[in-house]
Amino acid sequence: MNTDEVLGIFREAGAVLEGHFILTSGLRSPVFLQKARVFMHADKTERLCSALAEKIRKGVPGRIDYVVGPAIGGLIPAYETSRHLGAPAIWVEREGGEFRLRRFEIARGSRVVIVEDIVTTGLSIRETIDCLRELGAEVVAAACIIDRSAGKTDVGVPLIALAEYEVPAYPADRLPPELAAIPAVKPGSRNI
Ligand SMILES: O=P(O)(O)OC[C@H]1O[C@H](OP(=O)(O)OP(=O)(O)O)[C@H](O)[C@@H]1O
Ligand SMILES: O=C(O)c1cc(=O)[nH]c(=O)[nH]1
Ligand SMILES: [Mg+2]
Repeated sequence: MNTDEVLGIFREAGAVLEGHFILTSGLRSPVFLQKARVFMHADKTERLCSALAEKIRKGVPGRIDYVVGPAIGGLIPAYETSRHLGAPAIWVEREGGEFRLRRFEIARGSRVVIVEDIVTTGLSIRETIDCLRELGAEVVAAACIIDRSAGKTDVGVPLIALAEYEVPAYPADRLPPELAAIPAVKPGSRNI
């Protein structure tokens, strides 16, 4: 599946929003990919995640013990991708602001692949890697449906993106005037 097909699915679902958005990194953007509007459709989610699983299989030699989704956005794509990889899906969720594997135990040395929805700065993936490494897991790769950095983000492990789509994002104190003129909204769950 190529980038146009992935973006086509997002557009068809009404998931490409325009306005003034506060991203999880604190950056501001005129575009927000509201993945929940895609993941509400099982058929669209299956098409995306089966293609992502195929890309992961090609890029990750050897065993995958767990697929890990960072909640909330990573929950559904990690679950659906895990189905196609034949490995169980677990998740990290925030407790006091930090990602933790609250509901599961994994053996040290477990080989895990992180599956995210969207990557902008890679901050959420790096936080997930820190949490998993503290538990002794080996993060063999990270994957996402759309990489908004278009390959510029370095998360310290191979990042397998189903699509790369570069979208502008600005520090809050360096907004272009057209963005500053629109009230900002924060759709994600960090700090809630
Ligand atoms: O690469 P980054 O700069 O970390 O941005 C991408 C992250 O932002 C979103 O999560 P968010 O924290 O907004 O909450 P959500 O998962 O509940 O949507 C998205 O699900 C990714 O996890
Ligand atoms: O960077 C983010 O927080 C982000 C961007 C985006 O387009 N979609 C999303 O869910 N999060
Ligand atoms: Mg998220």
